[in-house]
Amino acid sequence: MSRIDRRFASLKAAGRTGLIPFVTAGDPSPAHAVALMHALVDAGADVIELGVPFSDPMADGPVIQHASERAIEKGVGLGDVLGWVAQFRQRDADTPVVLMGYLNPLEIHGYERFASEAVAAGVDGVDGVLVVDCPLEESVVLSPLRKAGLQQILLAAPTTAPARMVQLCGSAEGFLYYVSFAGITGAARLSTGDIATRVADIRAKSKAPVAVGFGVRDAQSAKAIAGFADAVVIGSALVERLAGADDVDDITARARDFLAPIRAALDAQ
Ligand SMILES: O=P(O)(O)OC[C@@H](O)[C@@H](O)c1c[nH]c2ccccc12
Repeated sequence: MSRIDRRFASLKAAGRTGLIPFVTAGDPSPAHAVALMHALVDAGADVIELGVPFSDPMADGPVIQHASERAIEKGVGLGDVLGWVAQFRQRDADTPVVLMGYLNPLEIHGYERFASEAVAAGVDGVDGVLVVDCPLEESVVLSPLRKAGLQQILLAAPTTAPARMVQLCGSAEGFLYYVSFAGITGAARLSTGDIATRVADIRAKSKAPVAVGFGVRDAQSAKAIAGFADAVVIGSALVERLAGADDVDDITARARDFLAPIRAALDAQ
């Protein structure tokens, strides 16, 4: 059983909804990237989604785009991100880490090299990858990653056609990420009724846990999703809250203050 599978199994056993915060690696401060990961866990994160900075993040809205730009300006690359996961693993062997990113940086780094470095990063290091621009048909390029034990997190959206949904549901591993609306990250447009229907459809087709993201910004929206999802993902609103902080106490406090009410709302389900 992978670390992601174990985490979702224990959430289920405890009747809890998972909280998956997304941060762009190296933002707001490369020096405190590892401290931020620990702060997310202390504030109740069940899985960490770590974005690999990329210059052309076409699925991302302005908030995450700018976070990526800031990290790139500070020289953050894939090698740094893997190093931070290795450091994180020295103190946290339980929290799954999923790297979110685009194919280009992986291709430049080399898939084989990435795969071996990702798992060498301490006790199994990275657990999964969510490669936004790598459809199932092309995911053969990721086979070195899969061979190294990394799970590929697949994305489904409201625009996913029924036949394709069946395919995605059959191939899902770790968890299936249901994107709540067709668009870019950070937009505030959440229609929970539609999402519930789609998630129920996915559940009928797949054994994988379902995480819902895009447009979740606060305790209220997280709670609305929690009624039918195994986990909620929160990105832009958190990235926005962290922006501009540069001392470690400020970063840690902002992460905690932002996530605490969300964690509490999920636990009050
Ligand atoms: O920012 P939002 O609306 O809270 O959505 C989560 C999201 O940030 C994170 O999961 C993510 C960041 N970039 C992505 C690109 C595609 C899919 C998902 C993502």
